[in-house]
Amino acid sequence: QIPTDNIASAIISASRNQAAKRDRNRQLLQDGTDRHFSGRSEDLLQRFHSRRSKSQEISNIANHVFDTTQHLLDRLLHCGCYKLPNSNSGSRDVSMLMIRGVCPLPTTYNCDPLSPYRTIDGSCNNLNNPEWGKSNVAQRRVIGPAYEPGTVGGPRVTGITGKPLPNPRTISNVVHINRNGFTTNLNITLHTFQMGQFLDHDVIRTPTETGADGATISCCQTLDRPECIPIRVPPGDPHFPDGTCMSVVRSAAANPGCTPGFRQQQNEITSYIDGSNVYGSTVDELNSLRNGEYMKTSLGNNLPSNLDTGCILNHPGEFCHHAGDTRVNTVPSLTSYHTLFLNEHNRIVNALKAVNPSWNAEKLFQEARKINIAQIQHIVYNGYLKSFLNKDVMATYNLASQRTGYSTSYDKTRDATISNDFGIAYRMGHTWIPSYIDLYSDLFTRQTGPEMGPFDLVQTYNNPHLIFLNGRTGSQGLQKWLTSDPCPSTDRVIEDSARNRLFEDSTGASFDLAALNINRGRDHGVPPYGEYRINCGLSPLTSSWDSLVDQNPTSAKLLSQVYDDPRDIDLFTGVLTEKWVNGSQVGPTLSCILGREFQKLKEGDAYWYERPAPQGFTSVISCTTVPSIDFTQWKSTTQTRGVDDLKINDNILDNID
Ligand code: HEM
Ligand SMILES: [Ca+2]
Repeated sequence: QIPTDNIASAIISASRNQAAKRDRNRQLLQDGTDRHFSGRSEDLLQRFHSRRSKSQEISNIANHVFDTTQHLLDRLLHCGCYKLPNSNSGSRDVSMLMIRGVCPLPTTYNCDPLSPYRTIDGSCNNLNNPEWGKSNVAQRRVIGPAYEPGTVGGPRVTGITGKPLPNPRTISNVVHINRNGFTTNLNITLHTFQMGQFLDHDVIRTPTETGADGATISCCQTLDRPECIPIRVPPGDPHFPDGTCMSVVRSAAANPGCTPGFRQQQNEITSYIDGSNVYGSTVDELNSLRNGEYMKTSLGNNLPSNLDTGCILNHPGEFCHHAGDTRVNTVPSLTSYHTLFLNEHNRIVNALKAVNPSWNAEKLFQEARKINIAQIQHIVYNGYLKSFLNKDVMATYNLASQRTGYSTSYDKTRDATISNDFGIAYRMGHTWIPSYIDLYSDLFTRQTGPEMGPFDLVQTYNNPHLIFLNGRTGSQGLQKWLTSDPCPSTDRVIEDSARNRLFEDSTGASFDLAALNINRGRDHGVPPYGEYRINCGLSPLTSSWDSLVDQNPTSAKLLSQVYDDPRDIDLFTGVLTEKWVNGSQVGPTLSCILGREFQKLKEGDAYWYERPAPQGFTSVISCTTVPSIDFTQWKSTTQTRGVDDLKINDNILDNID
């Protein structure tokens, strides 16, 4: 038991620190170090992560608790009288003191157990634990965090042998660089890429810290700022000039129990696959998007406008789009996916209206939303996941949809709250990001002429121009492109469009997405790759490079060039260097991490579309599964479509044994 006066003085010291931090942030905004959005690449990254003031509120409270914990740790750890609990469910005594001084009272929920419709914020899906899977709660952890030893939330900087961990950009330059030209995977279309990101934006959005008055925090000018985790570019970089630095802000903190414990991160959106990227994750968001039974549109059945999103507008009459997820403008092909499911909602409303003329707007809206979400879930589990997971993985984790009848797999003990490790590992989809983007004709062919593409993907980040082309039918052209062209192969390579030029601005400043992923894993205290191998029942890594049994020799060699010890390999880099499991396009650790997360998102969802209640769809009598693709035919048609700038290559790099 920690002495009460120790706790009280720790809380007071932490309050002083927090107040000083707020004052300093105000000062940094005034002196121009931190700045409001002006289209710089660092502004775009900050906007990508967060727009909600609620997240900063949660983070301020959590930071206060962590600061208090760090004081206690510094004072008491050396005497052995206090050990940090592995999860944030520490001693109630401490928690009560915290609540008095710092933490808000817990929210109470009045759940309606008979409601046939999901709540918008995901609460009350699990009646015993109404906050599971809800928006604005902490992410879960499969394995306890791995922060720098002796800290409650300091990013790992020291490797297992005591030497500093390699710089994320160095790892990216050695392991994730494209040395072999653009290789595509003839087995899957670009829909896997775009559905993958769209799905990601339904289940996780981790906010970052914001400066005073929501300003972008500048992380390269000031040293040792607690909100910062910059990536300093090593000398002699192939793309970034010497002395440059990527300004990366830490993810906003969370502390679910408001008790001493390690730093956690938040999820701003609902974890459930519930179309929150279409409908929003708060009632206010929904209200801004909905018009009676319909979802609001703009001219040409496009998404409504959002004057506050902060994207790049170079043409008169164009605007950024507004949708249930704030990242909608990241790339136009993602925007087109949002547009697709928005129009699907409105199409279903019209169809329901025709057969149920007595239904009011609320009933029409909710029923259409329910059907739209069911379709999204069906596409994910009956099509999307099958495009890269093999039959065994689909079976092991009970992922495939039923052929007939209802599913009985709901398990109320499964917490569908998104996991922190999944948020890092599922970035494997960044391997699918192409280097170009295009609008295809109604015949699914490349079009020629002015403003006809292919376009450099980099020019389209956060820029909605393509949506407005051809009389505002850009979304349709993009969908036809996604249907026609092959996806970059699932491997360790991240195209330069994202690895060198992510969110490039007019000054040429940009980010490296692979380095960001590695850096973010350390920011979140996500343990290294080897820990997940053990957790997944795979062979452990040792100090010997021979223990890398799931990497082929080329990948193992590259890893050994940057890491001092295999046990230091970061999760993102580890999973993307694995050889594919037979019949799938991911390795064993990724199969395990993705398999169990998608199982949780299915079996932990009371409103899962195949369940008889509470929403009650009619039982399936017989369902046609997705037919397999005739690759021979598809390959030849692709090649006659003039995709001549692609190097079609089905001997996919190193992930094949
Ligand atoms: C052009 C396409 C894409 C762009 C520009 C993009 C960009 C980004 C950026 C900037 C981040 C945050 C990086 C950081 O600061 O930590 C991120 C996170 C993430 N991305 Fe992507 N991404 C794309 C496609 C995808 C795809 C295809 C997938 C999956 C199939 C994916 C999955 C994720 C996940 C899971 C996260 C973490 C989300 C969170 O925790 O908030 N992304 N992406
Ligand atoms: Ca969701």
